[in-house]
Amino acid sequence: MSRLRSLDTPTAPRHGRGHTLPLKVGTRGSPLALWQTQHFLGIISGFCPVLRDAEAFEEHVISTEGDRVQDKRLADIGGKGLFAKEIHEALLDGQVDFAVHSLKDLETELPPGIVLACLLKREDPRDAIILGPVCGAPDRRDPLACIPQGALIGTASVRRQSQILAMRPDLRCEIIRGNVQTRLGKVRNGDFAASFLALAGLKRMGLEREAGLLLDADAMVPAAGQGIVGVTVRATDVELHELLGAIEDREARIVATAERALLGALDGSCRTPIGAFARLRPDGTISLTGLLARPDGSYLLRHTAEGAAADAARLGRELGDRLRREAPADILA
Ligand SMILES: NCc1[nH]cc(CCC(=O)O)c1CC(=O)O
Repeated sequence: MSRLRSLDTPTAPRHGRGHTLPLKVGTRGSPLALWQTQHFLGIISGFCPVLRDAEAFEEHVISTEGDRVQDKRLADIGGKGLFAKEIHEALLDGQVDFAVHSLKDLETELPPGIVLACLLKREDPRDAIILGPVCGAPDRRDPLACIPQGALIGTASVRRQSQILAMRPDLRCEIIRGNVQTRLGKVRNGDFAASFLALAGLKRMGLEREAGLLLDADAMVPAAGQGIVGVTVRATDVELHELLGAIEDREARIVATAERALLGALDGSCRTPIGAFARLRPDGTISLTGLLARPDGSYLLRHTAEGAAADAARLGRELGDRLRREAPADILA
């Protein structure tokens, strides 16, 4: 059995026993989750020669509550981290050595003993609208006008619901669930006039052509971490933590830190529409936009703050605090 030697140095004892291969990777079983896991394994094995072997990894598909509950709005089953609990448990039990997540599905406060060791380069963070047969071709000057008056929009996201209803109060929103492919099918067969999907997921599935309309991040503020893949490990696993840290994308870490600090400061439930989107500029400053809204779109509060990349966490916290202070009492009740 070969060992993970890439980090064996004279100081090796601080890495603990060292891992033997295969490394066990935890993932959800949706096509998108499996794609993201393979993508990550490709990156890590490109960096670490000993992991290029076909048998270097063992994939463990873990079903989460979020995968099993297909009918209710996620908010109503009440959990944060609904897509990760079972995966965190497998990590802490030693059934897996690391786990690959969509960062936006990962709660801001991870359980004790688990750390986010690696973030991959962000895919396009925008939301796409999937247009069904009842929608006409979008017009450049007024793209949303192609959705018929009063049409039914499928979304399980109060963030998307609040923002689309603020732009088009005549529309109705109902819950659509299922993986990317299932949702596309429900729009195609007319269950919904249109729906939303993250462009990142569509691109990764080779389904970018299904994006009928792309919404600018200013018009539809994305979720914190949207488009970023994150990898968790046990906090005690210094060896894997260091290896993962070496391949992470610096920009993704900075923007995710700001966005997740904003989300954490608001401490909303998943019933609270919250958006958070940061950009890193060439001069090393970041611009962070936060959105807090009422689910019916009757109130939207949006602010943008700027600061140094090194202050990403503080910038996010302060902008979150500002949104909280300014919002009407019912929104974070
Ligand atoms: N909540 C489900 C989920 N988690 C991550 C993505 C897409 C990929 C990403 O945002 O990184 C999706 C689907 C969607 O929101 O359309």
